[in-house]
Amino acid sequence: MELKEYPDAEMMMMDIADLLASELRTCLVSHDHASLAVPGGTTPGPIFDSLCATRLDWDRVHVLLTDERWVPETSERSNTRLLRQRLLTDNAAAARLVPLYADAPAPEARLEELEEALRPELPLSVLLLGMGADMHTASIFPGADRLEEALHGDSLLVPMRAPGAPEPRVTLSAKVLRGAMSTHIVITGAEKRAALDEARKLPPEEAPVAAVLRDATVHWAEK
Ligand SMILES: O=C1O[C@H](COP(=O)(O)O)[C@@H](O)[C@H](O)[C@H]1O
Repeated sequence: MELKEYPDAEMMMMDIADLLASELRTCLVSHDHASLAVPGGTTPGPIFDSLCATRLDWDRVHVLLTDERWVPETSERSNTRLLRQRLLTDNAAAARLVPLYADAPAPEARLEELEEALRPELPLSVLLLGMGADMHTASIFPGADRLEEALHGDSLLVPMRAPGAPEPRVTLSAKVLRGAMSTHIVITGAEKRAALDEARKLPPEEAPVAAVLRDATVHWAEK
């Protein structure tokens, strides 16, 4: 794992956006398309604000989430909603969205078709992950009902229910995350920094982010 510490979060978010854009450009030199997986939640919005304005062959970029909360896009909790509002806009409006949600009461009902849409995007060209203070990444939560499958199984996409998650989720599995050509994790604040330091000493069953740390660059700013 490489740890990059930044003097402030604003600078960090712009640097990460530049880095992701540069990795996508490099990938597009030798591939007809590049896949970019990004987190939802409260942290990545400023990265999306910068990245969407970048000049890039966005029509050859396929964007997907690392995980989704099983709620429609009308919900403030929808990660897809965040993507549409802050990443798939401006220059990046030309990118293709690979969905992780489809209308149904529970993820199991649509899992197969979502997995089929995901398969051609693998291995992920560029992966950006977030992390919760409870050391979950994507929606691989400690104490989740299908943690074992998400960490050690062969599935690409895993439905998840967890004490720390108010709604059902779908998440890319650790197998998919670990297969990415390039992995970045973005975290802010002292609490998440302490969680990261703790995760480095724990097994993924207790600290799911540990499953992806080895090959990741972690970007951290206090505030
Ligand atoms: O629920 C989620 O949580 C993590 C961390 O979110 P944050 O709000 O603490 O930045 C996020 O990476 C994940 O995509 C999201 O669904």
